[in-house]
Amino acid sequence: MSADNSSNEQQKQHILDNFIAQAGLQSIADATKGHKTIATRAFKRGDTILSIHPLFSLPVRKNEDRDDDTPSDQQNKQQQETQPQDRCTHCFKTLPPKRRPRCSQCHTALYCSTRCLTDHWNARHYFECDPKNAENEAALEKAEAKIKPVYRPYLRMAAGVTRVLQNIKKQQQQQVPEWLRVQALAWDRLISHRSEHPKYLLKQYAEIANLIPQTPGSLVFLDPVDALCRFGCNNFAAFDDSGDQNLLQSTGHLCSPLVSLLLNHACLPNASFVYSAGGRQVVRALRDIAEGDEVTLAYIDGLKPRSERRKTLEAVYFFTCHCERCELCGSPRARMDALMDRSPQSDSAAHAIPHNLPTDYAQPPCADPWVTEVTHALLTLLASRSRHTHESKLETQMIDSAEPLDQRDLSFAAYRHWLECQDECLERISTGSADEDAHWHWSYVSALHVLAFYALVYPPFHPLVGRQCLLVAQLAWNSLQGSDSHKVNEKLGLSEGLVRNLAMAAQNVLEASGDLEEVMGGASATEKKIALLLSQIEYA
Ligand SMILES: C[S@@+](CC[C@H](N)C(=O)[O-])C[C@H]1O[C@@H](n2cnc3c(N)ncnc32)[C@H](O)[C@@H]1O
Repeated sequence: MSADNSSNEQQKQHILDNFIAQAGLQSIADATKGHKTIATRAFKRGDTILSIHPLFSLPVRKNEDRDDDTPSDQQNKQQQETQPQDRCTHCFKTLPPKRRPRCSQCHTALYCSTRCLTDHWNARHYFECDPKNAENEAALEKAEAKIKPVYRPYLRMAAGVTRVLQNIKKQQQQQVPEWLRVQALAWDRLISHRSEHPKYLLKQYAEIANLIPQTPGSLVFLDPVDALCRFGCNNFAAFDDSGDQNLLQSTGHLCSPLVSLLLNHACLPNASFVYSAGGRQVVRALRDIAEGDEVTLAYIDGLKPRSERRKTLEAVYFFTCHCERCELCGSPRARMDALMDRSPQSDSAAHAIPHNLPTDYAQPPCADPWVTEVTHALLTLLASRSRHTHESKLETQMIDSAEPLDQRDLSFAAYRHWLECQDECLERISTGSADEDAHWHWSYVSALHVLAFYALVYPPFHPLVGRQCLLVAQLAWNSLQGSDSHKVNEKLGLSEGLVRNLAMAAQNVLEASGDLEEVMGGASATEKKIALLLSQIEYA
């Protein structure tokens, strides 16, 4: 490396280090993880650690999760059809059927409101917008139709990130905002794990890479396969905490290299992020973090059993997790993992399932009194946690004592049961075929079980808890509405558990997103009713 290059590199590293230091963080080399980030000051639970706009983001489109290997003719036909954008480019909420403001420069970015259009422009769209984008959009759609839906976001991300990086290069340095420069510098430093990728995936990426020249701005990516590998193991899924219908599905893709570069994974992380209404990725402390502690995020759903977590982390992020939770052996936490483990080799799983567990879902699970009892106990626990309580009694007991808790075992079984039924259940919820009273009711009960588990694993303001609370509240609302809409308030008054759920939903949504009104802005009439109810409930 020439002296010039080396001093240039040092200068870039200096900019990056300074930005990170301002956040109270330091990135240091680590023998197994590459780098890790430690806190240089203490953070209180709930504190914002980082708040930054992503380098580029994309709302999800329908069918993007489809990865069929041998599609039928019908599926093949559907796969070929690219899906129109149906979520706001900025906040990822579902677009309203009419009045969808469009960027007047590129004519392709669609928004749910003029406010989102303005906010997006002011925050970063002016940097990624390309007046030639209408032509490029057509090229992208043509290219997209040739690849599996699951890889389409990669192509769009590649095109979008390329555009931003090119525009940064064209500008005078001082015209590029600091956060954007930092995101671009972090992009250069992202790990790609290219040599560890399986052949089939590299082949897929090579096919996508061949399509990139047909799409805008291919010049910056001298090595597009490497860039696609980086997307694969560094991107974030943004989840909906807005009250939209698909509460358990991701609503957008975020390319936010700084956050990727800084935060390693842990199965019981001390930080989490939300994609906030202002279009920022906001990382917050989930627990008190002491000076010198490593700051971590969960890359995957921490409720999954250890075997599934490891499988996903190895397949997508190319490492075997040895975090504290994965390593604890014989502890109640490990026992919890074993109980939730659905692999046939797990002998502890077999005896954890009580024989009276309902196996036929046509039977509402709440017909079993123990299910209701356990759920109630856990929800009481969740409700009793205040913002300032570090950990619940039960959670502490679980971690500290080797004493088995009967109730817990039962509810693990209920969770396992829910896992087995969740696809069917979610399909009913999302397709609206849960409109019969009974369906809403047992969808509600099932969602309660999941909530109970989230309550054990996550602190109350974790976005996953918030989302699940809201889902529970919506299902409860639908279930009540279906039965007797005139007496809803009376029923709410009678059903303490439900009032608690609603209160928790409000509290969680507020804590995760700040402003209920804003969160509920694009919501349906039913959701607005829920929001109204939520705002009237006094928290215990
Ligand atoms: C998003 S990057 C995080 C930044 C990365 N540590 C670096 O130095 O560039 C994700 C990669 O970090 C490494 N990593 C993250 N968490 C880890 C963990 N708990 N144990 C081992 N490696 C980890 C893996 O290589 C993973 O693919």
